[in-house]
Amino acid sequence: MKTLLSIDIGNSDMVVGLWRDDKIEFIWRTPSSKEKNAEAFQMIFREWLLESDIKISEVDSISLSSVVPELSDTVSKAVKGLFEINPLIIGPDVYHKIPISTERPTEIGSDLMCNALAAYIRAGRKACIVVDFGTALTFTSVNNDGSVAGVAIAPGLKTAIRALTQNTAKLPEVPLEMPTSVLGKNTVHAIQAGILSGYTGLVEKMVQLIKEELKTPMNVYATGGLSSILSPLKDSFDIVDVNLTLDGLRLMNHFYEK
Ligand SMILES: Nc1ncnc2c1ncn2[C@@H]1O[C@H](COP(=O)(O)OP(=O)(O)O)[C@@H](O)[C@H]1O
Ligand SMILES: CC(C)(COP(=O)(O)O)[C@@H](O)C(=O)NCCC(=O)O
Ligand SMILES: [K+]
Repeated sequence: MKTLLSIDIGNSDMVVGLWRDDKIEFIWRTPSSKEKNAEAFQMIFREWLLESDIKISEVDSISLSSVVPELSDTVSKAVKGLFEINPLIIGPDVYHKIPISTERPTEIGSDLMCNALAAYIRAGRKACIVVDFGTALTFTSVNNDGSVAGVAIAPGLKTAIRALTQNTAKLPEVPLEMPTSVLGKNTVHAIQAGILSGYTGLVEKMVQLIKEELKTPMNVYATGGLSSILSPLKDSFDIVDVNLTLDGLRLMNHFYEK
């Protein structure tokens, strides 16, 4: 049995999964705050392991994706020190080992490459789309041959609401709840209608346009912390899996070591 730690540093949270072979056993989450140093991250890892009754020596390998450059070295240093393992840092040096290819390896987020890999394998190496509801709302499309067809990026749900609050005098931050009507009768409902109902349409339209442009059947997968908020979309996705990026990290390690 092999124990792997997969670390996904996103713009909101660092999410860590502990895998035993291909089963995820623990998932931990902490804010991606740039104020934390390596020692602070080590403390967090120690606490997670302690509460889950895992020994440091049980971990065999680590894979790490970061789309927050300020945290990449800090977390890498933290895990090297704590586990005495060199993490596999997901980036262009790894991509030639996996069944996913991309024309601009330095530009695409490593989390999106993890998403693409996990989705492509689940789709039985067929064309697919991953919709990631994170800080950003991203659409990553993969062709039948495993090449990334393209990415679309929009503000994530919380990011869109925050942008409204920050750029207006009178709009409050509202809960991410689907309204029952698009005719808001108060400010909170009006914002919920514009963002949540509006984004439902955005996602449907994007998936439709991608399929029209690529002219091939595509499975559609949803991931990201906010992937279940837009409830009318649940039948639009073949799978909703908040751990898809972590699965991609596990697969990155699998293909790299093969
Ligand atoms: N299990 C969860 N419980 C509560 N909030 C969550 C959970 N997962 C994610 N979120 C929230 O969803 C948002 C997006 O998270 P995530 O997909 O991890 O974004 P990113 O990858 O950009 O860091 C964040 O605001 C996060 O706090
Ligand atoms: C698009 C992203 C901001 C998404 O990050 P997240 O929402 O997961 O925090 C990230 O993948 C990124 O910085 N990408 C680089 C640009 C690109 O992928 O084309
Ligand atoms: K993410």
